[in-house]
Amino acid sequence: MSPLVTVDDVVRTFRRGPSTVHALGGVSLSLVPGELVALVGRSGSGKTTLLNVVGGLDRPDGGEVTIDGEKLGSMDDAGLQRLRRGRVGFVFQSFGLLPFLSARENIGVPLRMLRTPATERDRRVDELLHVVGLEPHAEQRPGELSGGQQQRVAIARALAPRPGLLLADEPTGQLDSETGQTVVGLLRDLVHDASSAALVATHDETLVSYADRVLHLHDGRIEAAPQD
Ligand SMILES: Nc1ncnc2c1ncn2[C@@H]1O[C@H](COP(=O)(O)OP(=O)(O)OP(=O)(O)O)[C@@H](O)[C@H]1O
Repeated sequence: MSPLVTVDDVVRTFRRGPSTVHALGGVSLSLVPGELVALVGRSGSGKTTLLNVVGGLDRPDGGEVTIDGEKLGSMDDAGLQRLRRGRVGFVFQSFGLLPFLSARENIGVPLRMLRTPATERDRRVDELLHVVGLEPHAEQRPGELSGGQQQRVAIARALAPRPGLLLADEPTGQLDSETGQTVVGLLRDLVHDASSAALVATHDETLVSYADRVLHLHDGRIEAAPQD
C-alpha cells in the first residue's frame, strides 16, 4: 500500500540563548492508511516537535514531509492552513475545546471553517455524536462534561472533515486508565474503519498496546525497533 505520509530526514533545531537544541536530528518514517502508530520517547525526545512538523504547524530546517503526494515544503502558509483544516485532524491532551459552545457545536467548528452546507454539517455532526457515544450530551458545554467525554468531543471534532491523517499528542494524558482505555479503543476503531492514518505521541502503555506499530524517539532520532 502506498504511504499516506512520508517523513524524510527531517531536522528541526531551536536556538535557546547561546545554545542550539537539536529537537529532530534526521527523522524518517512513513504511515499507510488504516494504521495507528504510537510515538513513544522520554520527555524532550522530540515527539511534539515531530507532530507539529508533520501537521504543518511548524516548518522543518531540513528534510521533507509529504502528505497524499504533496510536499509541505512547497506550500505557502495559506496552503498549510488549508491542509490543516481539511486533511489533518489534531487531538491534544488539553482537548482544546471552545468552552462557550456545546459538544455538538464544538464538533461542527471545523466544518463551519470549511463552509460545509448546514444540512450536511448537521448530518455529519449527528453521525459523529453517535459514533463517540455522546448523543445524550450533545447540548452540554465542555465544563459540564467529564474528561473522557471532553476527549471524545475533541476526537469527533478532529474527525469531522474526514481527515486522512490524525495527529494526537498525549490524548489520554488527562484521563483515568479506564476512561483512557475506552478513548483509545474508540480511536483505533475509528482509524481502522475510516482508513485514516494516526500518529499518536504517548506515555500511555495501554495506548501503546493498541497501536499497530510503535516508533521510539530518542534525542530527536527514531531508534531501531527492538527485536522480539
Ligand atoms: N519552541 C521551542 N524553542 C526552543 N526549544 C524548543 C522549542 N520546542 C521544543 N523545544 C525543545 O526541543 C526538544 C524536544 O521537545 P518536544 O516538546 O518535541 O519533546 P516531547 O518529546 O514532546 O516532550 P514531552 O513528552 O515532555 O511533551 C526539547 O529539548 C525542547 O526543550
